[in-house]
Parts: sequence; C-alpha cells; structure tokens
Amino acid sequence: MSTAPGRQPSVIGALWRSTHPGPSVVVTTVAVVLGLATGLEPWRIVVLGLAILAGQLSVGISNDAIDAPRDIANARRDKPIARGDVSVRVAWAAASVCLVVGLALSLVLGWRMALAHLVALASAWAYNAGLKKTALSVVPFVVSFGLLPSLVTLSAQPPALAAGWAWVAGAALGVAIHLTNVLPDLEDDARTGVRGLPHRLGGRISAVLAASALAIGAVAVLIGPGAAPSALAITVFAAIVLIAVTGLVLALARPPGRWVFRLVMLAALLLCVQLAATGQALAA
Ligand SMILES: CC(C)=CCC/C(C)=C/CC/C(C)=C/COP(=O)(O)OP(=O)(O)O
Repeated sequence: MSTAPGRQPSVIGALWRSTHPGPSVVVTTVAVVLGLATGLEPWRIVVLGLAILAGQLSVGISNDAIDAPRDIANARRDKPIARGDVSVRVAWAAASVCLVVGLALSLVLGWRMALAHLVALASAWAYNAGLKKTALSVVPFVVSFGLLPSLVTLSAQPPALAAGWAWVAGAALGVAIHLTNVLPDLEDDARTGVRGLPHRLGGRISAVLAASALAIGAVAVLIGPGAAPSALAITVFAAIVLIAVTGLVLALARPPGRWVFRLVMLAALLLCVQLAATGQALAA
C-alpha cells in the first residue's frame, strides 16, 4: 500500500503492514475455527485468538526488522521499515511487546498451552534469525505448523495434545506454505545470499513438493480419525487433491510464480475446513 504524496504514514499502519497481515490473520482464523470446531468455551476461544494473533504479529514484525538491511538493498517498496515509514527500533519494541502479550495470554489458558506456544514461536523466530538462509529453512514450518492443532487442544479443559494425524496435517501445511511463499522472491533472495531449502531445490521442484505435501495432509485428515468420513469430508478432500494436482501440472508446464502460492493458500483453507469437520476427534 503506498502513501499519498505529502502525507505521513501512521506508525501503527506501518507496523501493521510489517506484520505480514495476510498470514497472521489466516493462522489466527485457523486457530479460532478449530477452537469452535472442538467445542472450546467462548472465553477460551477469545483468549486463544488474541494469543495466537499477538504471537503472529511478533513473528511478522521481527522478520521485517531483521530483514531491513536486505530489503533496503532490494529497494522493497512493500516493506514499511525499508521505506522508512517506521524505525527498526520501534519495530523491535512492538515485536517484543507482542511476544510477551502472546505468551502471557497463553498462560491464561494453562502452562501446557503456553509451553507449546513458546516452542512454536521460538521455532518461528529461529527462522527469522537465520534458519531461513539454510537448507533447514523448512524445519521451523514443520515444527510451528505441526504444533498449531495442539495449541487449540491444549487450550481445552482438560488439555490434550492433538492426534498424530493432525500433527501430520499441520506440518504438511507448513511445508507447502514455505515452499511456495518464497517463489516470487527467488531472484531477490539469490542477490542477497538467502539460500533456504526452496532456493536450493529450485522453483519447480519446490512447487511439486508443496503440492505433494498438501495431498499428504489431506489424506492424513481423511483417514486419521478412523471413522467413516462424511460426504463433506470426502468432497473437501477431493477439492484439495484437485487443487494439488492442478498446481503440480501447472508447475511442470511453466515456471511457478505467485499463483502457486495462491493455489496453496486456497488448498490450505480447505485443509482447515477438513480439519474443523473432524471436530472433537482432533484431540488425541
Ligand atoms: C503457528 C506459528 C507460530 C506459525 C509461524 C511459523 C513460521 C516459521 C513463520 C514465519 C513467517 C514469516 C514471517 C515468513 C516470511 O518470511 P520471509 O522473510 O521468508 O519472506 P518475506 O520476504 O515475505 O518477509
């Protein structure tokens, strides 16, 4: 979003744009929807949503604060810190406050939930702090997204870890998101020495693996709960597989770009519907 000439952008607006608002809102929405589906009490859903949102804001803002020198070198006009709309110091302060608020709210839901959220956030911050430049760049996505269903089930009374198949679905979603999110930035990243797993694999292999991960996640949710799947579950499963196959074929036919990420986001959304449809079975 650009600012009209002569108008000072607000610091809050600039911070919000640094949070990676799309993914932050999506992850929060997934947690809230799963909370509703598993029958959490309303106050727990509100606290869970705020805790996850605050954690996501801390991850997004710290990512831009750490990347500021690189984004300035790449003249990224979409990055508020690189544009000078907000200082790195203010961004760090905001990221720290959001981190503390996210963990404090998690504690309200119980120490197990707070501990799991701490691990998920530490893994995401480790990505920002340097893992993104290594062949292990996918690991934080496997860990954090693998834990996401458990952040919901551990917020219940009594708290429980999520079922194994829900961990698989979350981790598969994380792999697909990571492998496709960086596709549009491959060239910028190469210029500034960022060589995560997708950069090493190349766009095409990354897109193929992302589509395969989505299909694996969908199969895990379909057969994991053990009971005969409902008509809705089968329909959503078929839609995810169709999107995954479309992504696969298109990625093989032409160089993958932002559209692959959009397809993955659509399939990710459907995977969440599929997860939510399992309701109480989500807890181990
Ligand atoms: C449940 C939970 C805590 C999930 C979060 C997991 C996780 C690893 C998040 C990292 C998010 C992030 C800011 C990616 C973009 O960074 P980038 O620097 O690769 O891309 P950019 O150029 O868009 O900033």
